[in-house]
Amino acid sequence: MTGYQEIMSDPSYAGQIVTMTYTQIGNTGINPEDMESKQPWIRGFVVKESARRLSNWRAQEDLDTFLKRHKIPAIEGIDTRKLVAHLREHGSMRGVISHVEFDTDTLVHKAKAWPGLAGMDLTGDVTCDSSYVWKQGRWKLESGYHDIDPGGERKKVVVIDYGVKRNILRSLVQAGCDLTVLPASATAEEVLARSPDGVFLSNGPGDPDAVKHAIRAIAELVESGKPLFGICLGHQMLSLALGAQTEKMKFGHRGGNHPVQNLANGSVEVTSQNHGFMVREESLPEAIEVTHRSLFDGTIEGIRHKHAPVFSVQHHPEASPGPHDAHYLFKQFVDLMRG
Ligand SMILES: NC(=O)CC[C@H](N)C(=O)O
Repeated sequence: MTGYQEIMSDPSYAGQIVTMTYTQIGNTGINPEDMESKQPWIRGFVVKESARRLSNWRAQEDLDTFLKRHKIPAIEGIDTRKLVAHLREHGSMRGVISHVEFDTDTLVHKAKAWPGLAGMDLTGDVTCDSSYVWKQGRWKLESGYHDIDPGGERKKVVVIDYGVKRNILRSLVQAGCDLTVLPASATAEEVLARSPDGVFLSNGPGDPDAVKHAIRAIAELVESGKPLFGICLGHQMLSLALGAQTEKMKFGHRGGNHPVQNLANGSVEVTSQNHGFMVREESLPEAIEVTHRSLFDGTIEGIRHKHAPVFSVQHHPEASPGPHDAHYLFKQFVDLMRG
């Protein structure tokens, strides 16, 4: 019911049409604080019913106006649960939304002509233009968002922005990091020139295996011995840099209710997820240990290097659609830099 704004503005969704299963979307409207980046990145939006009336004290705009303002095609009146059951059965597939062309054969042809996400590097489309410093911490009911006073012992972290979500930056700041964000094209040399205590590899859109320059840079960063933490695309590209392989899933993991087991202590964390690619377990080199596993389909949700200060997760510990079970991972990164 909530979270649609964070989904639309998550750069990892670039190039994708998103369909929601909750029956009515738009009830809490749109507000500037909930944007996960500067703009929505989805290519299309499918809902059962768009809320005609919004009701939330933070709302400044309704969903319809927001989508029109950003020129994002959307459609309502679709039986979205039936559509999702179809995708679950047959796998995620290309789609088309049209308000000008109504000939089905032509539309199917158009959808098929799209090359698909496999092999696509979209990080260059969504990353920042130049480096910047980020100081904002997590949202508080009394004060909203504000910059955190950098007192106490803080760790210097370079974030490589492959399409970073703002709440990841906020979570790192809150955990005790001073952040410099670099564009996706950053080389290992450029990162190390900032003498960071650690490097964070962000989430992002497209096929991890297509982002060759980043995989190269990450491999060099592992060599350098700096602590590394990766989320989602960052996790996939780190795995590739360590010698593993990735593949496109039949259908991805999306939404805010995925149970993941922490294999170190057996506990189950309810996590947010958004990925359509995954790391192939059979391809993991000896030096890599699986730390987290999906209880839905058994796929890898986290890894760590046995001999280097390097770890990553496939899910989104920064997301807060309810459970905060995985927030501890940001502290774990800071502890790794301290250790
Ligand atoms: N959220 C992400 O970083 C997504 C990673 C990658 N683009 C995938 O779909 O699997």
